[in-house]
Amino acid sequence: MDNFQYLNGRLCAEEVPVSRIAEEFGTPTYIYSRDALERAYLDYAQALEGRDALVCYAVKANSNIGVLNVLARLGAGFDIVSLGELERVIKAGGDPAKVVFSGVAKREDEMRRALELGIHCFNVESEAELDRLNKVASELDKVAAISLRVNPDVDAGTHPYISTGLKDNKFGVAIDDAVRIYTYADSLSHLDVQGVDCHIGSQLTEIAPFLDALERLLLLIDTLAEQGITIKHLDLGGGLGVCYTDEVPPTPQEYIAAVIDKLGDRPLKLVFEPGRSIAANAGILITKVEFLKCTEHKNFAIIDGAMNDLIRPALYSAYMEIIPAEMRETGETRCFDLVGPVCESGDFLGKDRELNIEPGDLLAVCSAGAYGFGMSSNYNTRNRAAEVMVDDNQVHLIRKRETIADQLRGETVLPG
Ligand SMILES: Cc1ncc(COP(=O)(O)O)c(C=O)c1O
Ligand SMILES: N[C@@H](CCCC[NH3+])C(=O)O
Repeated sequence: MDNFQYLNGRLCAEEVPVSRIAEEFGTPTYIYSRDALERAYLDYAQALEGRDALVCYAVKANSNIGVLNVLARLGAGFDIVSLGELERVIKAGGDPAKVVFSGVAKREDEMRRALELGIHCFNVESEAELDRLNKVASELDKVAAISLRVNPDVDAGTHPYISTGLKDNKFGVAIDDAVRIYTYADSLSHLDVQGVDCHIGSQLTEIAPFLDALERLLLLIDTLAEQGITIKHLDLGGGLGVCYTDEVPPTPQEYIAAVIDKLGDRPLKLVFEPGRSIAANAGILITKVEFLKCTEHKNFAIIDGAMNDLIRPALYSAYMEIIPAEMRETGETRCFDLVGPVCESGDFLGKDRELNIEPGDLLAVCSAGAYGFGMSSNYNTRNRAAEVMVDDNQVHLIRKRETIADQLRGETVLPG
């Protein structure tokens, strides 16, 4: 969170006090730092300099076109999982030739558009998907570059909801079936087998599971070579964790160095799909304290941000650091649960937090740049938050706060 620091007791996004942003744009609001996004992307790009490689930012982590555009300008590729994400990438000026398409249920129209735009590769997740893609490609008289998402059956050691590399996950094909399925893919006229892909989970804080997966994939690549199937690229997915509390995940440089070390002199193009490690610490969510509700049992700070704005605490019991936008010099520190206006007991952004706060104060939820706005909803018919990007001392609104009219657009009552 280097780009969100206190200056004279006021929390700033780059050079701008967040209280000024709240005044202008209201709350809750997501604030992103352009510099933080750029530096996080460049950590990957620079560690791969001199190699044939592609860093495909995982759009799902934060899909605002302002965010995508910052990365596209640096030459980033993109990992997408839907037609909507593809259209966002194009609108943001991304290069379709640097797009990889993941996801277990790609529709025909999604495949068609991706083929027409000439994306880099489809990460295919099942045999049935191979057939569908082959059919769509043949109808367009095109050949689709593919890799198979292989499930290496390693334990990523992360939250079960965000662990994806075990046998019983819905993603990818089991590594034991991979040779057979690759052989089948190779026999299909409108597919071109290019790569091997895996993604074992998110918020990994150790290198070991990545290397375990890599080892299994390299064995697979060797077996495929013996069968006459040459793999040109290796996509290791995303998954590198960030520090939310006291985790010390490997840096992208450390991670990539370990991967390159294991690869030795194999002539494989490397593809990565980082999401969280690029966007999480490039963003905060600011929210205002509406009321304090203190009893002898419990103190609640009722804030205007809620689970519909940021669902990670409610969904994964994720801990997100929450800090005041301005330090108070007087008053007392008390222990609060920070709860939103949504009618659910699970509507909290933080529990048992020691804070010196009063109604009207602003709070910042840290490391909220990834899986924050993108997972937000209109539950309780709440308008989704505004999003702004700070660039040195400039503040750009990159998504207007939603209005009730926006929400009601498209709805209608029965006739008569
Ligand atoms: C296929 C795929 N690639 C990349 C990512 C991005 O992961 P992360 O945000 O953990 O880097 C995900 C999400 O976990 C994913 O499912
Ligand atoms: N949305 C999750 C991560 C899942 C990643 C999607 N493959 C989170 O907030 O931690």
